[in-house]
Amino acid sequence: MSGVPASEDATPTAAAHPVLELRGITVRHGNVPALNRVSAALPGGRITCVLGENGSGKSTLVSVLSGLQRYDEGELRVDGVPVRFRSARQARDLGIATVWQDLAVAPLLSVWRNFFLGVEPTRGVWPLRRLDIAGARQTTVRALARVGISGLDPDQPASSLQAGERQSLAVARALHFGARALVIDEPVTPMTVARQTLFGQAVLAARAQGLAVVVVTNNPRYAHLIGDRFLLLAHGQVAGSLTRDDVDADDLTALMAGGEQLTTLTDALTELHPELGDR
Ligand SMILES: Nc1ncnc2c1ncn2[C@@H]1O[C@H](COP(=O)(O)OP(=O)(O)OP(=O)(O)O)[C@@H](O)[C@H]1O
Repeated sequence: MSGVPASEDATPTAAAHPVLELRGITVRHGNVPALNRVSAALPGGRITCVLGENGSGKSTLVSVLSGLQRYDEGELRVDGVPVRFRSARQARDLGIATVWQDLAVAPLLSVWRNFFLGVEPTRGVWPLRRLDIAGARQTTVRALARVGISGLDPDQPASSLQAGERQSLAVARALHFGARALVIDEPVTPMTVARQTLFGQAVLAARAQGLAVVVVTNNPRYAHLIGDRFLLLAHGQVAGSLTRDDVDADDLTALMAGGEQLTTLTDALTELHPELGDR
């Protein structure tokens, strides 16, 4: 897998508006803000990695982008147009595809059936309309090839897919059905280097197609390998917004490690001196 990002000039969508934009998004759970006035532009043809330690708000950000989480303040824009999702379906219909951490497939169904789940292609006219199985198989194989997976039998059960392959299947699906943004919550299942490479290929394929790719991770080395831009979250706030030109992998690692140390220090101090937490 190549870790070299496309040059800035190669942006397929150097449009006036980023594909996705957060403006001052705040999400509160009771009095505690999970996200606190978060602003970020997520442009097409770029991989933006969202980094932050546990509890920094990464999952909440994914939920906002995918239409699952309402926000209390702020604005979400798609192509510069303010939107207010009331369901995950609305986000999907606007071309925002999410690859969840614990991505589910229907295990007993074949790979191609999973690919087309809910959108099965048909041939002929009702009442003669029937599932175009040969076409569906062929499309699945082609779509998988686009994200770097070859030699997979479309008839094999989805349960036989490994971590990484499932995620790649989800990316292939998003590309095939015309997604414009891809939001990926880093898989929790440990992947072998080979699977990670495979999934990385799928992510790079999505960038090459001009999608705005958002990868949520707490692995700064992996982020630096694939990312063009880095959004650092700490305590629900943007702690840094950097590009590949600003930082190397060591800088990112140090920033993350620094964040963890700072949190440990903050927690220890506020336990001893509760008044510090009110400032
Ligand atoms: N439904 C909820 N009710 C109350 N508090 C919540 C809820 N969801 C999240 N939080 C809190 O909001 C903050 C941000 O959580 P979030 O899950 O977005 O962080 P994260 O960076 O994704 O963490 P992790 O890496 O552990 O998943 C945390 O302090 C968390 O405890």
